[in-house]
Amino acid sequence: MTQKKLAVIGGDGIGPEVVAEGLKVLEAVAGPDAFETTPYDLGAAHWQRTGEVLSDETMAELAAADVILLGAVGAAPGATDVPSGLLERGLLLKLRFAFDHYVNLRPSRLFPGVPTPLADSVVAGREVDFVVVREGTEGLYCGNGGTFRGGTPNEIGTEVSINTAYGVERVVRDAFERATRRRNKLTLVHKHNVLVYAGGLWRRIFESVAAEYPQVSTDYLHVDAATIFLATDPARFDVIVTDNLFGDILTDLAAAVTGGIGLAASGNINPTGAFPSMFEPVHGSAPDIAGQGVADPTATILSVALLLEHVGLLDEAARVEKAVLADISARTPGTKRSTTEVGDAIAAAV
Ligand SMILES: NC(=O)C1=CN([C@@H]2O[C@H](COP(=O)(O)OP(=O)(O)OC[C@H]3O[C@@H](n4cnc5c(N)ncnc54)[C@H](O)[C@@H]3O)[C@@H](O)[C@H]2O)C=CC1
Ligand SMILES: CC(C)CC(=O)C(=O)O
Ligand SMILES: [Mg+2]
Repeated sequence: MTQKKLAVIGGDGIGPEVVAEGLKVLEAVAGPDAFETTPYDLGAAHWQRTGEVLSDETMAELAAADVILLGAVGAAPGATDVPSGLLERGLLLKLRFAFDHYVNLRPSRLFPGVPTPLADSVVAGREVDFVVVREGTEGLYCGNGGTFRGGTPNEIGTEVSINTAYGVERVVRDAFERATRRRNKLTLVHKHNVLVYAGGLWRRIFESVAAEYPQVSTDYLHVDAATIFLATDPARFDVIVTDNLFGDILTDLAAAVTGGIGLAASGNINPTGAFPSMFEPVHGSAPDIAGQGVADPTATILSVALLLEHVGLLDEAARVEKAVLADISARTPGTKRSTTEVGDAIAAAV
């Protein structure tokens, strides 16, 4: 296989810590020459030093990569030295939008032996293994809003969700295709009882595409009810398709019920291949544990497995998954291992 160009953005907080372990496993499984790795120093510290979040020049370099691995960006939720949203919007969402990552793929699987808050009766004898296909380029994350009458008692803040027929149809089609490669079940999650315009568009497109996939059984849940079933009957799900914000929220919940946010992987995919896809853990920069060497790198390592699969290294991807599964099953509840210990163990096992 020809060498792939891999751009690496560690980012903020635990981002660089978990990415280091992801790269360790990548090299262990694929060898030192499979990827030409270029690190990019981006995030809060870079902005503080240079006043720049993401230059056009860096953007052009990233666009020329085959694939991107990202840790996380963003400051502590209460921080005042970095404006809220500066890095999330100016870096992370900029990459997702510019590289047209319209499929934000977030698999969730309850691995054997993993502690879960789910009741025994919910999981006993049932497999929890589903994937959320979250729309990644539209919805409420477009930045379509503003503040009016700022500084007055009558201030108004707006944030308008953008949903295009083009954008909804392509992600819904992707979800149907994925369902056919899995257990042929697809659930649309929205809130069309209240968000009648956006929800109505999603529903109509979903129903019209469904007619082309008679083998896929479909259902619909309002997002509030979906949270109930994620906690009480997650085994009912195979593929879920939903919008950008609902998908963001549902996948943190999905992570929490399937072993925790430290295990949740994701891919921001541009299925056309016109731009590099980007792989990252679902979690953020976790400022509360940054610098302590205790972050779980498993989510990043599983994101590396998704990356390998994306570039066609299927055997390597399967080996990473298998090594993670073995590592997770061998974990003793209550025993803590450092970030590097987990990375070392998985790298040794691949
Ligand atoms: N993709 C990205 O770059 C994302 C960035 N963020 C940003 O990250 C910052 C922190 O956001 P939060 O809302 O606190 O979410 P978060 O996901 O960073 O942390 C939530 C909780 O999960 C824990 N946690 C997260 N990853 C972990 C891991 N690998 N191992 C063990 N524990 C882990 C944290 O310690 C914290 O208690 C914010 O600036 C936010 O905007 C948040 C989500 C995604
Ligand atoms: C930080 C946000 C832009 C996104 C987020 O929380 C996510 O993609 O999971
Ligand atoms: Mg999130």
